[in-house]
Amino acid sequence: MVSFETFLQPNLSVPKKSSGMMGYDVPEGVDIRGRYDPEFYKILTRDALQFVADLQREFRNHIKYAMECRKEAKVRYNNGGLPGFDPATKYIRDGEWVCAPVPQAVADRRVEITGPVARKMVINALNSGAKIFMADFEDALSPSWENLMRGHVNLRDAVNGTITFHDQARNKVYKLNDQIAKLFVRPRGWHLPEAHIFIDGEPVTGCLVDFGLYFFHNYANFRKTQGQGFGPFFYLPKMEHSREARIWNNVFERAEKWAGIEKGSIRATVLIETLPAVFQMNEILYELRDHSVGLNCGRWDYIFSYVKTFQAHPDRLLPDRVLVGMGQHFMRSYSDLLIHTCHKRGVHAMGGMAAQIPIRDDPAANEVALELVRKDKLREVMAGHDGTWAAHPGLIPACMEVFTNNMSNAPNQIHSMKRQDASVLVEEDLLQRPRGVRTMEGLRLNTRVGIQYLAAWLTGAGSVPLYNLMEDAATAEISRVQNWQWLKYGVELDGDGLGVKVTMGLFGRVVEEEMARIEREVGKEKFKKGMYKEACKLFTRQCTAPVLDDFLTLDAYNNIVVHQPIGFSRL
Ligand SMILES: CC(=O)SCCNC(=O)CCNC(=O)[C@H](O)C(C)(C)COP(=O)(O)OP(=O)(O)OC[C@H]1O[C@@H](n2cnc3c(N)ncnc32)[C@H](O)[C@@H]1OP(=O)(O)O
Ligand SMILES: O=CC(=O)O
Ligand SMILES: [Mg+2]
Repeated sequence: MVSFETFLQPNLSVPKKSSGMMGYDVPEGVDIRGRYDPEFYKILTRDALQFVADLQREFRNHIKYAMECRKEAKVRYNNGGLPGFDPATKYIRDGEWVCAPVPQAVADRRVEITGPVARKMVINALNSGAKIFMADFEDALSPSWENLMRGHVNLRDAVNGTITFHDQARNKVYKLNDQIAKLFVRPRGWHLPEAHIFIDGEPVTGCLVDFGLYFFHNYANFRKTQGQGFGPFFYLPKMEHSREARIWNNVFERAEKWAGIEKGSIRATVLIETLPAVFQMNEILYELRDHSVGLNCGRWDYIFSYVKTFQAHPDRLLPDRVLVGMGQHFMRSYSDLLIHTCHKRGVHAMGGMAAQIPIRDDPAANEVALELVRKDKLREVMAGHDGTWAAHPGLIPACMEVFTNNMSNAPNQIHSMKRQDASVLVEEDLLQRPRGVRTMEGLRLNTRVGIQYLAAWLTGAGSVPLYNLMEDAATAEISRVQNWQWLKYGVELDGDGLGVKVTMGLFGRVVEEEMARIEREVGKEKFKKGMYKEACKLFTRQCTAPVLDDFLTLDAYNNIVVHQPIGFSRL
């Protein structure tokens, strides 16, 4: 029987090219519901789709199980439990194993630029002078069908070396320099579906599409031109447990076998950006020991995860977002233990992202921002990190200088900075409550940043400059969950000295006033044309939900799914 939903969302995939109709040539059980485009057709080939479908079929139950385990862990934390080291895997933490040697091609990772997979950004990032470019399908990308598919076209052309871009307005042509950064690709997290591709009647797992299509089209060229026989290289986000790393390891082995390349060719750096994962760093490296090139301090998602993990612990509320920096004991402990763990296992310990970006129209403010970045990078290199992230090409020289001047001409500090002192860090260090005050301005800033970020995301921009800082999905999550937490527990804004409590009434007024401020700041015309009202509705709903949503972007995703020829999918 044909369901009403099917009637609303016609399945447009045309299985046979020979039918003469325009459509994708899909293998059995695969259904493309995204727009047809001749360029996308070259990415969504029958063989590439078969490769993705095989991955989905082999791993979907493992992924579902891992997501169920996340839910179980959440129930434990919500019942008062704390994350901690697992006694069952003590033998891994205490063992004397190391990861496979780091390939020469990625030994030096002093500065890595990150950015979405938009065409001009890809060229600029590869030309930026950074050692690595992390091309992002995750925090920095709004995963619309257009963004994703164009992203794959862009990466294919980048790996081929043929990528160009003509900026018509400025009559400027972009192309690759002779010397370019090495490419890493960050697929989405395990939790996100890709609703434009169905396999056996279900939306496929988003990260298997991101990984699968990129690997399928690029592994051979990449290994020849960039990886010196290794690769492709990946960043893996938002994992909570080593069982999730084991799935990635199995995906890599499956892909290597399919391609007929040696086990250990693919390499990946895992972001430690959830609180539960900090207790699993050895275990994660162990699972990926043939494929690892280190761990990275994904500080923004980590802060988000601290709130999420402790959503039912009113004794662990965050102070203002701007006060939760790397100087907080729990954050410093996380970075120190990550460095110790990585270097003990012979791989890179990467630093994270300072949110400052260049401020073009105010040289004094620009210098202050640059100084903050330098300070953050100095802390990282002195602590023992082997490299760091930059959000903008304008920050690369400063970051490079700090790392180069403090690493004694070596490509990394893996063997020189063991940080044995960090081996004594215990659970209390990693969970210590952040210190600081809560203010009305903190509540206001969360609200206007959260709404403006979502408004951009809904119109296709996954990373944006707001108030001279880089904002992306991870930083916006902090704004959302912090508002939710303050509302849920009716916290007192103790930094203002007025004893004001956060209530629904207060929040409602703040939302109205901040919307008015946004309108003044962006101008009436842009405000009317933009998605600010929709963003406000979504953000407000999430901040006031009785039960905290796991991810801002899961809910928001329903608004950017466009099935052909019309209509929206609701998952
Ligand atoms: C928490 C995390 O996950 S962090 C990692 C994910 N987040 C990111 O990757 C954010 C990356 N950064 C960005 O997206 C951008 O820098 C933004 C949105 C913050 C600011 O971008 P813009 O407003 O375009 O910056 P601005 O106007 O100063 O850009 C100047 C030039 O630098 C380029 N540029 C800026 N950032 C980048 C970047 N990350 N990569 C490549 N090029 C960049 C712009 O394309 C522009 O190029 P052009 O002069 O040829 O036109
Ligand atoms: O992905 C990085 C983060 O800080 O989050
Ligand atoms: Mg992140």
